[in-house]
Amino acid sequence: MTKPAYKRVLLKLSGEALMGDDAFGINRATIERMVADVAEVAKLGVELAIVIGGGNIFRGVAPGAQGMDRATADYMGMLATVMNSLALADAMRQIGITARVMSAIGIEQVVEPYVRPKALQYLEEGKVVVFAAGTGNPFFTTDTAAALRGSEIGAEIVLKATKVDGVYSADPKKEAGATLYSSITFDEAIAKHLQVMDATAFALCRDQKLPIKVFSIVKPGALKRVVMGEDEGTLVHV
Ligand SMILES: Nc1ncnc2c1ncn2[C@@H]1O[C@H](COP(=O)(O)OP(=O)(O)OP(=O)(O)O)[C@@H](O)[C@H]1O
Ligand SMILES: O=c1ccn([C@@H]2O[C@H](COP(=O)(O)O)[C@@H](O)[C@H]2O)c(=O)[nH]1
Repeated sequence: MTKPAYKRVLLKLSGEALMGDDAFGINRATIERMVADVAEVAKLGVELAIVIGGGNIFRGVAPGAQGMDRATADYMGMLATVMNSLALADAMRQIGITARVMSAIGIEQVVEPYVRPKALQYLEEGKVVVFAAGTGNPFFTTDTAAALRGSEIGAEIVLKATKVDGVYSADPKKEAGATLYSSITFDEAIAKHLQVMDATAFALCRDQKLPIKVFSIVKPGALKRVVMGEDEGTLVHV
């Protein structure tokens, strides 16, 4: 059997995609399907760390946060990612995958704190590690958390699993004529202000020479194809 292309990856899962067709929150069938995709890859022996977004619950920059102190709203967003992380780990447990949630903000009665050597130990033991609460700092996003944790754990690639199937010349949800890149450099993505990920995340990955693959979490089997090194999504590289 062909081997996976990577030994250790950082998977960034879209929080917004967790809603499925609902207007808000976590859609049961959707999380079960996402977790089945994750399990398929974990069973290949790939060491898997996950960062999940919070857009299905709260974002500091959402219209619903207007009038709030930005840092307070961002802390609410980080707490939203803790809820998603707990739901994800629980869904994994139900299908026999051992996962550990580690939080960047202290809420020890709920989840253990992020301690890098411990995270590395879990990965070496074959457990899936879910990094909750983003970077632990306001004014950032979970994309930046994915770039940061990916760099810290020595991941070979950041896999951004989102609602679109790659990086386009413009937001494909707004511009019908937008074209899909099969690959693009970090500098080009930043210079063209492509909003699929924030510039901080792109810049950190560029500086650490950590490539990113952007692909659809909605497309069946896409995660496995990416991990097997098959042609899928867009590669963002130095
Ligand atoms: N040039 C572009 N190419 C592809 N997608 C783009 C582009 N510009 C904007 N987008 C939008 O970026 C979105 C993905 O980024 P976003 O950070 O909003 O979502 P996410 O990471 O999937 O969700 P969450 O923050 O909840 O985890 C896509 O759904 C797409 O509509
Ligand atoms: O490091 C971080 C990560 C996240 N936030 C806040 O959480 C929400 C949800 O994260 P998304 O990446 O948008 O899914 C984000 O909008 C921020 O408000 C943060 O402050 N710091």
